[in-house]
Amino acid sequence: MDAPNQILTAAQMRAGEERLIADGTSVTELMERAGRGAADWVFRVAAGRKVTVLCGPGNNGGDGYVIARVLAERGVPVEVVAPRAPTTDVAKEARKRWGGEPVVTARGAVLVDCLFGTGLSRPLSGDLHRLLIELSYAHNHWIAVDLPSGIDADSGELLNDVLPVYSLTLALGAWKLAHWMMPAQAIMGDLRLVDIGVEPEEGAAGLSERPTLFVPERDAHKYARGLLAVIGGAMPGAGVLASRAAMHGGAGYVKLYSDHDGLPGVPPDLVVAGDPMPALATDPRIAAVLIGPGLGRSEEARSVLSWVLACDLPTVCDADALVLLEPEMLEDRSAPLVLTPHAGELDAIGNAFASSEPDRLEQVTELAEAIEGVLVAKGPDTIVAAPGRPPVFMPPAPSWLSTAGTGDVLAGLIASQLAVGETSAFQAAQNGCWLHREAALRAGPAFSASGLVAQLPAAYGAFL
Ligand SMILES: NC(=O)C1=CN([C@@H]2O[C@H](COP(=O)(O)OP(=O)(O)OC[C@H]3O[C@@H](n4cnc5c(N)ncnc54)[C@H](OP(=O)(O)O)[C@@H]3O)[C@@H](O)[C@H]2O)[C@H](O)CC1
Ligand SMILES: [K+]
Repeated sequence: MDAPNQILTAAQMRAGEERLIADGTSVTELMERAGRGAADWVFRVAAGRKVTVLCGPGNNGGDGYVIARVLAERGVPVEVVAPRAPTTDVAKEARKRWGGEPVVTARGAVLVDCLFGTGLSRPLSGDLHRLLIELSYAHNHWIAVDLPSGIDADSGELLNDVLPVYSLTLALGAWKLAHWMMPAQAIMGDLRLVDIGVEPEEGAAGLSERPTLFVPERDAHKYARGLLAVIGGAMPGAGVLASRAAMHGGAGYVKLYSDHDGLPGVPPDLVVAGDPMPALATDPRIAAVLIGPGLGRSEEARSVLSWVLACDLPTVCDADALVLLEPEMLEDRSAPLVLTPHAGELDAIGNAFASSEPDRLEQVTELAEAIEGVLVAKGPDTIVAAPGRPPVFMPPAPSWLSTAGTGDVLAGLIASQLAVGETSAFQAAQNGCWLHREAALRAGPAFSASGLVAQLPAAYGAFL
């Protein structure tokens, strides 16, 4: 993972910083780079208006003194509120170089939160929490330096119930997990990275990079682009929806297998067939299978799932298939497998595969190893994990996606990309997520799953 895309734990960040120090960069120099880089952003937001910097006792506070000094040098009116004196040598030095006198409280246009960063180890005490909230009310723009104070850098948990919502968060040196994990992600506002020279860290998680999607060859035909088999079930609408999405996800041919009479909403260009069994077992043109949307949870559904997985084709399992999945069903498989659970389904897989890891990122990474496949832990902070490689976070997508049927659309898109077969299953999963997000951005507010599908051709075009 290249440095601007890597996402570090607080410990990895400290290790990266220590390597820079061992290579001859002083901590003072690192703080100067961080403070100057952050000050550039604050300067632009402030546009000459009054800035208040809230400085804590550690090096996050030290960054604050650098920011205050640089802004003052550039003629910006700035005050510092420092409820705790600096405790580290480098922060003490930064305060000395700033040279001003802190005030008890302040009012202004921009609040710069340098109370705590990666070193926060417990909830903000009553007085500090009150001060942070009071100051947030006394300003109109809220910038968090490195991290909003009051969150856990590694889990993204809010350590205090009520925290300000920021307009901008400036990550120093590298992204931390909390920048991309809920619930912390929701209070970050815009996110910008300040480079201080941190090198790539071995094994670090990363941000998914915007992909370029496949364009059919000049001599392509529908089978060359991938035939996707979608297995219908007890609730046929979900399979139709997933198929409609898949038709716009890259695959040349989508076939829905369903024995329901009068399927709802089947477009004339979607091919519907009956029993999938003979085809899956014998048709070499089938490039991938999607099973789960609307499958149902009956014994019959379980045996269909078991049989489909035994065919050992590249397969996406979603929805009911995730609840019915058992470790034995994956024995003897070697073809790529992608699971797309939401939080509840992720717990169901965790139970089935005897994983009780409480940390979500660890849980997703561990389960990807256990299933020997790709896991797309979908939600407001989607993580894509695969065995033997660091997981990636998808960029946040519109919250309007929290509506029925959008999961079927995502499963259809990932399965379609898997059927195309131009990339690894890990990349196909990310491609599907990118398409899904792009369609949501284009669909505007209050869309339905059908509205999302309508945006897919244009969304695809955004990745060519
Ligand atoms: N890593 C880098 O490359 C750089 C990081 N920079 C900045 O430094 C911070 C991390 O600095 P650190 O000093 O480790 O941590 P903090 O400033 O977040 O705060 C730690 C101090 O706060 C105390 N503490 C922790 N929790 C609380 C609390 N709830 N209430 C009161 N005090 C608290 C803690 O002491 P304890 O022993 O009491 O736990 C520390 O004294 C990073 O985020 C960047 O902003 C540098 O600028 C350079 C590069
Ligand atoms: K902060």
